Amino acid sequence: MIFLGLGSNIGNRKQNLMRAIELLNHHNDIIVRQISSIYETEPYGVKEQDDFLNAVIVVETKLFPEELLDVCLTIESRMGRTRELRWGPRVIDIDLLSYNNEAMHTERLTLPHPFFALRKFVLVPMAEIAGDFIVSDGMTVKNLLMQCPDSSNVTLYFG
Ligand SMILES: Nc1ncnc2c1ncn2[C@@H]1O[C@H](COP(=O)(O)OP(=O)(O)OP(=O)(O)O)[C@@H](O)[C@H]1O
Ligand SMILES: Nc1nc2c(c(=O)[nH]1)N=C(CO)CN2
Repeated sequence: MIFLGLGSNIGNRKQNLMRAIELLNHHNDIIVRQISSIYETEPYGVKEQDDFLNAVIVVETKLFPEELLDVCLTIESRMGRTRELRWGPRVIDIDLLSYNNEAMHTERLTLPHPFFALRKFVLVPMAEIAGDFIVSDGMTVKNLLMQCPDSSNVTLYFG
């Protein structure tokens, strides 16, 4: 399974997430298979910024990981994202969380995403759609969430 994490904390956050999902699904080589609920989440890392909306989706694609990354980066820039502060505010962020559990490390791409197991804003939506999915060493997404040291607030968003 291929998981993407989406986040936004600038502008119409929900519309930004929906637009990114629509653009991904419109790509000829990508099918969006599952979409989690949207969660409102406290900023992780750099705290002095507005709350995020986050979601996780499952996609099906024959694109290689770096090709999929390129599509994500292109969508980010089409949506007006400029490269700013690391862990700072953004219109849209699309992360490759896991690509069929493959491990790789290049200058441009690390898989699985290096921090996903430490972030509740990723694990809560991921557990909603694939809680029993085994990530590594027999650990499921639910297991990771139970062990996750992140105590920040993650709540379902009804806006
Ligand atoms: N698994 C991955 N998913 C997305 N980008 C990745 C991944 N691994 C490495 N990168 C690289 O990270 C670069 C910077 O990403 P970005 O600006 O979104 O970082 P960030 O969101 O501030 O921090 P973080 O990566 O901790 O979420 C991307 O241009 C990409 O080349
Ligand atoms: N809650 C939350 N915090 C973040 C997020 C995010 O998507 N959600 N993205 C960041 C940049 O990687 C930094 N901090």
